[in-house]
Amino acid sequence: MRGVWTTDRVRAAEQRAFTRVPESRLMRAAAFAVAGEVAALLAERTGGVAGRRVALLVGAGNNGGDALWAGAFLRRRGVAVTAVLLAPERAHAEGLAALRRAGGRVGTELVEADVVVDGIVGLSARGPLRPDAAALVERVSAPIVAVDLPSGADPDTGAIEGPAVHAEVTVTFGGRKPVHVVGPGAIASGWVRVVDIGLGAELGEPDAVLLDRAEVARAWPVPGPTDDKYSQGVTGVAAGSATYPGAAVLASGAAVLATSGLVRYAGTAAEVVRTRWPESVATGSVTDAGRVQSWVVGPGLGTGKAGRGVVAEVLGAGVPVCVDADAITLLAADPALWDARDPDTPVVLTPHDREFARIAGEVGSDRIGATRQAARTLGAVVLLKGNSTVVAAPDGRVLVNQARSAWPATAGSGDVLSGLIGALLASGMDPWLAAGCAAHVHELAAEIAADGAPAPASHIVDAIPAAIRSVRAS
Ligand SMILES: NC(=O)C1=CN([C@@H]2O[C@H](COP(=O)(O)OP(=O)(O)OC[C@H]3O[C@@H](n4cnc5c(N)ncnc54)[C@H](O)[C@@H]3O)[C@@H](O)[C@H]2O)[C@@H](O)CC1
Ligand SMILES: [K+]
Repeated sequence: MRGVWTTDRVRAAEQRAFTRVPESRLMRAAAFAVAGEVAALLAERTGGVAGRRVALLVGAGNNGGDALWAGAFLRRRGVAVTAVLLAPERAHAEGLAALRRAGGRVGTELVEADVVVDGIVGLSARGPLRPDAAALVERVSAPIVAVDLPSGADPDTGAIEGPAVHAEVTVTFGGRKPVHVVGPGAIASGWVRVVDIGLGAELGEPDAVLLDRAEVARAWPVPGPTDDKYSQGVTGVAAGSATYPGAAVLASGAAVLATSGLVRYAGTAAEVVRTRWPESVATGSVTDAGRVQSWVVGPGLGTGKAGRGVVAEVLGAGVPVCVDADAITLLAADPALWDARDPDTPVVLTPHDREFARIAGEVGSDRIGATRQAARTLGAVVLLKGNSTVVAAPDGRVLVNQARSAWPATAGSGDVLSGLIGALLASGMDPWLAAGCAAHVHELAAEIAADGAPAPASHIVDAIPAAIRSVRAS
């Protein structure tokens, strides 16, 4: 798992590192990596490095110092470097001297460049870019390499509440920060390159993790020689209604394709589900469904009395439950329903922002913090949907699944996700990991289904086997 660390943790690691390595050496290591990335981008975009032009946007702190040193290194490769100082009297003195010694130019006006380096602000950034920096950034048309993070994005939340840099590449040090993986900041970061400048060993346990494809592959249940249709777990799907039979088909289909365990559907869309997924066992009610090892409840269920009864029944079944869509709305409107559940029943809630607001208050700008808090308060795994999906467990663990595309954002897509989660829960997987693995495969299936053109949720279901195959081949 790749880690994500908040700025407090990075600062503490820096302090520990300084006892071994002088700060100036760390800065030069950071700057050297930035210079390498700028050179690579120059070569890619212009076919060469020597003789190309680079502008450095330099703020008042060490982030600007990194940019200035990077400029000095680029000079050695024959690049024409101009530093644009936002606060000339406070620019990093050593970095400025190094750039000047190397033959770099220094000014306060933006110049024509093939690549621009954003050293305006780094870990100490608070709030959006100030007007002078914003005016400068607005005039940049060349691709930008951001030092540590795209200036204007909040390092700890990825929130962007005003003008900000939108980088092609971000070079960050030691480990990812929240800005690189969640919120608009993750998009503004562009391609994120992590370089270990000697901080890695000092960082300790991460605040959040990103699941690697290989980890998803290891966790995903596939049948072994002694397995049968029951040993992978039986998933119960309580979804759909006369108005929304499609949700039942999508959630059941996802569960059917996710593992080789059995799927039992319970609800008013039994006929439709049976026709589309003949391998499932479809009945009219949860009571008639028989034994299952997990329930998926909510998609297309409706928020009326019948739906409420279904939610109450599955929450009392003593097996893990994935609670989605209408079931979240029902729980939010009727806390007694939630309070009545057996607190030992593992629950995965899968809200989008509006559903989250109903059950746990407004998400706000700190998506990781809000999800972690909701998981603690509710005593359930909470999966907050978004371009980056955040999954928090009641014990404080957080994982982030970063989407590489926006293709999953289509009607019925959430129904598919809940079916995947349900199937993994039935297999006995840890609910937090189950939600994370399901999010990963869901997103990949959406990408495969789309293949460059919008794809409906039923095609996402159809692409689940290809997504699992691709994950397992990694
Ligand atoms: N401390 C270390 O060990 C290392 C730090 N490094 C660099 O140092 C950076 C952190 O440096 P600093 O703590 O000096 O702080 P920054 O460079 O992040 O910010 C410094 C100054 O920027 C200004 N500022 C804050 N918010 C702003 C905004 N919204 N718009 C415009 N200006 C704003 C403030 O005047 C602040 O003092 C890291 O991001 C990284 O790039 C690297 O050199 C690696 C080593
Ligand atoms: K920056």
